[in-house]
Amino acid sequence: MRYLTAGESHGKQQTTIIEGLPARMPITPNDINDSLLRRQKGHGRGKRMQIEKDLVDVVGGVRHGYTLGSPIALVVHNDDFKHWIDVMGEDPVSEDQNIRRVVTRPRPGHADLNGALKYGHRDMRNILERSSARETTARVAAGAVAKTLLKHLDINIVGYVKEIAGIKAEEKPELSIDDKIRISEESTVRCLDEAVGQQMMDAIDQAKKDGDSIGGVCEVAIEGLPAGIGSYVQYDRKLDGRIAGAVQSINAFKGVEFGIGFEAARKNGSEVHDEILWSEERGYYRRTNRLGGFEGGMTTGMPVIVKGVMKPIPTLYKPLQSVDIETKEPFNASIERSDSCAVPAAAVVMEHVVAFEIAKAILEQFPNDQFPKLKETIDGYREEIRCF
Ligand SMILES: Cc1cc2nc3c(=O)[nH]c(=O)nc-3n(C[C@H](O)[C@H](O)[C@H](O)COP(=O)(O)O)c2cc1C
Ligand SMILES: C=C(O[C@@H]1CC(C(=O)O)=C[C@@H](OP(=O)(O)O)[C@H]1O)C(=O)O
Repeated sequence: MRYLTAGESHGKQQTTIIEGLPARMPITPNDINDSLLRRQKGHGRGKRMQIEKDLVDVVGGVRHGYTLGSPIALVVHNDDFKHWIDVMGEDPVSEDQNIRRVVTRPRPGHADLNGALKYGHRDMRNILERSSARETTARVAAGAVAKTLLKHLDINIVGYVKEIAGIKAEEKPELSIDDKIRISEESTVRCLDEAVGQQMMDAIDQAKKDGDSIGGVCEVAIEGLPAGIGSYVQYDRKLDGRIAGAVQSINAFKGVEFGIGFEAARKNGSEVHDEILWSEERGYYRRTNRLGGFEGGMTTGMPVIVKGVMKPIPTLYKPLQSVDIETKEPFNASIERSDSCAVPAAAVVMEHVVAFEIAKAILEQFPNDQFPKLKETIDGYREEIRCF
């Protein structure tokens, strides 16, 4: 299974095409819309999110509530496009008409300058339109389809916020995955601890007042995955590696950890590795889950726990110095609108990009053109490894 996205931030629409999904899998637009609406919400977002109301138009690959086995095509319209028709239209415009709107002032931390140097665009709007995290709408749409497949296979996945600007939420081992899913849906800051979440929201409000931005850490948990998904036999079949790549590819993400992650460097082996136990009911399982559900690029059958680090948003009301590419003069940028913190929204994006990688690995390992047969195969595999 693979997907591609297309679309500019202030253009007509975001488009997603997914190929490789089996036929006869139940799916409705609501499965996708729930995810899209969750991505839009989250404390710290700017005025753009008040304009957009992301709803999917399923334009291919689904009929009467079931996948057909053909490519799935999804469209989400940009409601903001109506304010940008003269800037984003596809008809050629003269230099005179365009000159007032040309973007020549790159923002430190965004794709503007490197993209201009690479593609030779002297109007950096040609860069920022596509490098904008508006594109994560299309990725979440793809991930929502993958999540639907996982849900039908009894695999649950949820993303939430662990840390914002150094304010950390402690582990909550008493929460079930269903509790986490409910809290992640209801909380506007997506923190599993309400009191810590309030502190995070205060920090976001303060950053906004200061004209600054803040980052944080998102975590994704997956339960219900059988052991042995992924492979050790080639570097590009290691599922933890693929997940890490997908998380790192989210706009503004700067690092990925599984389980105790970087902490492993400071511990002895006896404090890191997860001892193996066996019971009739569970088959093989682990006393602990410090490695976050992966050994040798394959799942261990324990919950997968992955964290992603998001840097603070680069567009700042408090300007940073940069250089105008036309005049070569320094300037201090002033901006019209931006998110001050998108970590709660990014937790939803992360959940969906991870869901896609997992669904893709499952379909690679158990290829099947028909969803009901895939489900039977997975159930059989679960029983096989329980009795192994
Ligand atoms: C959900 C989400 C919302 C974002 N909102 C903004 C924003 O309002 N302004 C901004 O400058 N960057 C925003 N970003 C981050 C930029 O898109 C990102 O920093 C940029 O594409 C450069 O990529 P890099 O940071 O990965 O190097 C957002 C990222 C995400 C995931
Ligand atoms: C539009 C979305 O996020 C945008 C991501 C983004 C950026 O530079 O990455 C900049 C902002 O857009 P604008 O410049 O139009 O205010 C965010 O709102 C979205 O998440 O749907």
